[in-house]
Amino acid sequence: MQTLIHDYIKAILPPRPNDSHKMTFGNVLNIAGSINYRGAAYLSSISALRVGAGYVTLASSPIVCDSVSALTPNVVTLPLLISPTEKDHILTQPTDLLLKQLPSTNMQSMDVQTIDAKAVLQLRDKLTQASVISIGSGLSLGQSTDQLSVNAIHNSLDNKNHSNNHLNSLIVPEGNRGFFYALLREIQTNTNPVIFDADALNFISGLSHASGTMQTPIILPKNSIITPHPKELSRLLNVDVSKIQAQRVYYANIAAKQYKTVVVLKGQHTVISDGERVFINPTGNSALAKAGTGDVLTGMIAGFCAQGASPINAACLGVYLHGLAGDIAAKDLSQYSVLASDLLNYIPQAILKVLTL
Ligand SMILES: NC(=O)C1=CN([C@@H]2O[C@H](COP(=O)(O)OP(=O)(O)OC[C@H]3O[C@@H](n4cnc5c(N)ncnc54)[C@H](O)[C@@H]3O)[C@@H](O)[C@H]2O)[C@@H](O)CC1
Ligand SMILES: Nc1ncnc2c1ncn2[C@@H]1O[C@H](COP(=O)(O)OP(=O)(O)O)[C@@H](O)[C@H]1O
Repeated sequence: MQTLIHDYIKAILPPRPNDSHKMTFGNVLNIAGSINYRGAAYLSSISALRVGAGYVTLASSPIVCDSVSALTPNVVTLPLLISPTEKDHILTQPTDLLLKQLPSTNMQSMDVQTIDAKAVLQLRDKLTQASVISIGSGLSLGQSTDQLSVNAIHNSLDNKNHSNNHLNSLIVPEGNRGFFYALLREIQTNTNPVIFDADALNFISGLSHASGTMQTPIILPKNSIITPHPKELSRLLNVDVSKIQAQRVYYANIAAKQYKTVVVLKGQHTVISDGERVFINPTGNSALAKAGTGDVLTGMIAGFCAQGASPINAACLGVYLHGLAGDIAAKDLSQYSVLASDLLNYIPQAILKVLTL
């Protein structure tokens, strides 16, 4: 077990050769955001650029892509195919008509701009060409309770040869879940790094439980990273949060071995494990306990992967510098007042601090 230190982080920072162009520093495919979580798509995309990625493409529903484009000119967007639903139709009606319908309309279930499972076909080339894929920040997966047979998704895709047959018999709810399931199948044999965050992790937990295969969980792509907070790890391992918090290193290791992945168990003193090596992060403070900071972290890890860092090194770089950015930001703004979006502006100072010490 090793505590991360400045010198180590400096040593593993990816080089920045002069003889370079944007693709030298990799392209991130960020599949993130949904109608209520557009901020997550923004934060996870910009943070990847802030740590040095050459190119970031945000793939999401058209409304998320439009919102992010309105906020920044720096992110390339790829609007994905959406499933037309009656609920979408409701929202496009004139307000007075909508109000008349409200008594019979469940606002909670308004599932607008759900990404269609066939959007995976739109992404197929990009999924193999990207230097790194990040999936899940704000990609809401729990909006619909409709049921959809996985075979229906399977049949709607063309006849790519898929492994992992036990996934075929599962029933998964519709909504972005259908899209995510199709995506997971598509990337199973990928060798470029894939980072799973937030709702992607909750979906993977659901699959593991549904298939009754907690001992032989679903197969993640070879070079994957998962970034659970304690509650998300609790769902993945089916272990109480209190137990996880009492033995953070132990459970991060268990998850790394079980899912054959690099695990970033977030929280004070984030634990990073690949099942053999374990790193503990000393940076960060309560300023980071604010909505959206996890999305910033995912983007930072993706940005370092894009520049060629190994998954474990990218995780160490992202976690350490994310915490350091929070420490510097708190000195200027107080631990009370730092916003996730402020953190983006303190990443440069964190990198400079590591470079100059
Ligand atoms: N601006 C945005 O668009 C934001 C989008 N976000 C996205 O929102 C989605 C859902 O995030 P939510 O925050 O609603 O759901 P979470 O899964 O983060 O939280 C759900 C439950 O987990 C518990 N929990 C969270 N962190 C914990 C910890 N460290 N220890 C113990 N229990 C913990 C919470 O108390 C809550 O009961 C994610 O996809 C995320 O990426 C959030 O990051 C917030 C900001
Ligand atoms: N008290 C704390 N000290 C240090 N880091 C913290 C603290 N609270 C939260 N963090 C960090 O902030 C981030 C929160 O991520 P997450 O829980 O996914 O939030 P969100 O989903 O709102 O973005 C993680 O990187 C976590 O390690």
